[in-house]
Amino acid sequence: MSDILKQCRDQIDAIDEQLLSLVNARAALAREIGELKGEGPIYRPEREAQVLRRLLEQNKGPLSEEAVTAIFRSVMSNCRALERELSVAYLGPQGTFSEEAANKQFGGLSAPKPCISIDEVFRMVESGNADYAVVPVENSTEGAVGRTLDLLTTTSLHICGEITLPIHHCLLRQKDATGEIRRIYSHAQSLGQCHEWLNLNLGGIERVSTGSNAQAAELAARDPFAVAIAGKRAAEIFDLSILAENIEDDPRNVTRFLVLAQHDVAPSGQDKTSLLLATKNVPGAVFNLLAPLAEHGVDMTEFGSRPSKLGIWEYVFFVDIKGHHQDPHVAKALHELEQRASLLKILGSYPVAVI
Ligand SMILES: C=C(O[C@@H]1C=C(C(=O)O)C=C[C@H]1O)C(=O)O
Repeated sequence: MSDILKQCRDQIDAIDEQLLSLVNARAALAREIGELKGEGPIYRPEREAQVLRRLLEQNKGPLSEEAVTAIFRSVMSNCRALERELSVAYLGPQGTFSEEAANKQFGGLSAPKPCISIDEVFRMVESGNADYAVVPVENSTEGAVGRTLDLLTTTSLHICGEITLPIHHCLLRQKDATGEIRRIYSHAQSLGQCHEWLNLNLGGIERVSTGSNAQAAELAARDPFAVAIAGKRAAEIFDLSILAENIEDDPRNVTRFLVLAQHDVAPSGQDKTSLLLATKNVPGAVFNLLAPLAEHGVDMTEFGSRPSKLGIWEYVFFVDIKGHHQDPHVAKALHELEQRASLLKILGSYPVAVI
């Protein structure tokens, strides 16, 4: 070994010793905080967002922002686990993008609860069988996830976080299969996100929609005439070969997920609030309904509608605004909005996703 290599490794060993005692000192403090919190929630998304934002401001590299957040999310996850283990429900099985999103947000999952449907994910937390739920809410190519929006209208859960996850799809197949391809399995959302690529490369082959991408990979692993569209992680889990990578039509393809819990979240300084609104079906109603937002300088970041299911051509509106419902200008705007709306439900205020 060259002298320089040895010197560098000796320095790394010395730094590792310092890191070890520092992370243990941090963990001891987190455990103490856990005792101070008593019966309150262990997981504080607003505090974790503040920790990450502060570190990103100070980061001088060479580690990237993604690397720094991944490292510190894992550190916080391990500190949190000393307070109490948290269970997280998401759309399974193993290998889904929901699992990846949950992993990203919580810095690893100590008690994962994969569920067979989005309905089941909500139910797990509503019934107290899991602490948190992670559900997809919209994709940049395919738009809203209708089932999640419908369940948000009736749930008692609060949105306590958002996660943005870049989505890259692969075409997967059994490792030794060579014959013709007769079927393409994937979740309907993913088939939509790869629509153009499929028309161009596998046009005319039957597309079969499945409950999740991971389920598609599992089916393809048993069927020599099938391929699946899923992520790289599913290829590893089901031992499939990757025939093509990044087959999504838009390379910026990203899915936004929500974190749901039975508790509310305090302001982090950079928050979003999601609202469910309804109004009478008369000319100018939506314009009038939203006027208090403009009057109090509240930015609207998202506006979507969904059939209300109470009458034909009746809609409810999903609106995201900047700020926390406790911020004074937001509180004023919401108070006025409530006077005008036939329905106002604050779905939750939560920290804006940290990369
Ligand atoms: C230590 C705490 O508990 C948890 C762990 C955190 C951390 O490791 O920094 C931050 C917030 C909480 O999710 C705390 O509330 O400060």
